[in-house]
Amino acid sequence: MSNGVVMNGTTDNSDKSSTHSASQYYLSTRGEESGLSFEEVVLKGLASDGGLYIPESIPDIHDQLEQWKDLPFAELAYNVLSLYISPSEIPAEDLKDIINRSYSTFRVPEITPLVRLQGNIHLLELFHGPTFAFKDVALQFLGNLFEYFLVRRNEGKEGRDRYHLTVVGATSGDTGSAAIYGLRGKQDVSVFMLHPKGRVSPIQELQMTTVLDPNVHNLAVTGNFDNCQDIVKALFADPDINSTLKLGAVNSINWARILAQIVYYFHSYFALLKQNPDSFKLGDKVRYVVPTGNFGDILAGYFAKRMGLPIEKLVIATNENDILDRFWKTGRYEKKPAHGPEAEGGLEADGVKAQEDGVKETLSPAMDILVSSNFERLLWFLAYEFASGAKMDEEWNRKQAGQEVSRWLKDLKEKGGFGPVYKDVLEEARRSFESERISDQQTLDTIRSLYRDVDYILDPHTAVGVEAARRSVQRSPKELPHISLSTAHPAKFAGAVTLALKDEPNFKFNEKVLPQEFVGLDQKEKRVTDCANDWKAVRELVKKQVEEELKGAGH
Ligand SMILES: Cc1ncc(COP(=O)(O)O)c(C=O)c1O
Ligand SMILES: N[C@@H](CCOP(=O)(O)O)C(=O)O
Repeated sequence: MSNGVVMNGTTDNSDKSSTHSASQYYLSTRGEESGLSFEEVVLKGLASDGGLYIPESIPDIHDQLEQWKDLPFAELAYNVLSLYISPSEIPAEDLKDIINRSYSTFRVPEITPLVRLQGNIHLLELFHGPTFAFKDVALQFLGNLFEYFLVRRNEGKEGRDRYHLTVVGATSGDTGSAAIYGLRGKQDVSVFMLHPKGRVSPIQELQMTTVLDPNVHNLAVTGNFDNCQDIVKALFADPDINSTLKLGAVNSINWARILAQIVYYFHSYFALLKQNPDSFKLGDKVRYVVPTGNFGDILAGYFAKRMGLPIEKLVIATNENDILDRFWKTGRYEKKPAHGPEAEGGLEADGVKAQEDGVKETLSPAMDILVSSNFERLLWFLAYEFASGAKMDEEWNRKQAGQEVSRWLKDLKEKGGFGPVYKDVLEEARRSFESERISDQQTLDTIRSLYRDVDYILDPHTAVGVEAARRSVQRSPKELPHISLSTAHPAKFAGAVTLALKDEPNFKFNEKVLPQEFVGLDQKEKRVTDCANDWKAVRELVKKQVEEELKGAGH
């Protein structure tokens, strides 16, 4: 197999430098682009055909597990990342420096520590970065990466000749603050973060809107997260803004986001090994459970699995916005559920409000997403595997995969869904993944029971994962360890945590949960611009603002 899994060797990309291996070139999931370098895909973010970039092959690291197992986080990160970034693009010493700087802002030396939660369930704590969510792991790296490319491109250049990056991103709360933290004050970058007005938590909103650096702009959009994501994609697809501004992506449509997230799957596997020397050996399988919205975090796990990390299965944990769960159960990917929340006992039963647009407001708002953008990357691999069954050549397989993905995505856009997909495609998806859907009531119950049983306070997204892990443990062999990803600090979601624990004796949010860093945030000055759910209006706003910034910088 080629793109499915593989090889450390070089490809026949004869027009490019032979210092690149196959996994260091990139293609678009819609089939119109291939042979791109890492720098090209990081700066472009989204492919011109609307697709997402993936590496042309996945390196096989089975032989390297033994050598990697004792490495500290930053060194492990270098080993993983350098498989996908040619040293002719970023020399080894520079890449190490970018990585070290990116993780120097984390509050714990392990960067992403693993703790045993209960029984065979371990929690991978991903919230020890500057903005207290898993997004920091990739976005502190991406911020430094952008800076590295811009400094290099702008050497000796002045005024309008300088490459000025206009980052536009959509956030349901966490990507926004992590991206803003990673890019605030950086030269030659303007940042525009779109969030759904009133649908992010108060702390998340404050984390974003109290950053007053002149290059940071928060836009509160009347609508939901999908509307924000659609506006971002419309801007990328627009030739007008593309010719005047160079757009950059911080969402997980940007390949660098997925890449950086692969590292903690390896790191946590090795941590499990060290913590359980008697019961867990190198090569033993583990199950990962991932609270899922845009499918970026779990897709990084899929890459780790295909590279050779012994992952038995990846469990998708969704909230009541369950398009992914429905796909794994039915083979249909449809925005509109076949059944409404009423079917489960009524809207008020668990406090979920169904919106006219189909997205429900839940207690885990960062996952209130209807269309998971990274699912397209998985679809490409599923279509590729299916095409490979015809035993044609590599070029044919890739062409078929690109065409199939384009067809599915066209139906999603025009008809609101696609499927059922072929039986073999669904079976392939089920070989690597299982899925669970967790209601708000179950989320609250999980937060409460973990607090009572082991005195651990989960954020609501992590609770969705932990409840899915508990279900998975019930149907798995006793000895199979589960690593459940803890994606945010509970203090970011005070409302849900307080709702779950308010009647518990001795529970005081400010004493038990609130970190010093959040104290006084609400007293700070804020800057945010309201805007309509209208991509053309956003386009004009972005153009005007960037022009002012360039003039202000004397360009
Ligand atoms: C706290 C939290 N948990 C889980 C998720 C879901 O991750 P993904 O979108 O990568 O599936 C998000 C947002 O993306 C998040 O902010
Ligand atoms: N939950 C996310 C939504 C954006 O997802 P991304 O991973 O594609 O950036 C958020 O917190 O903003």
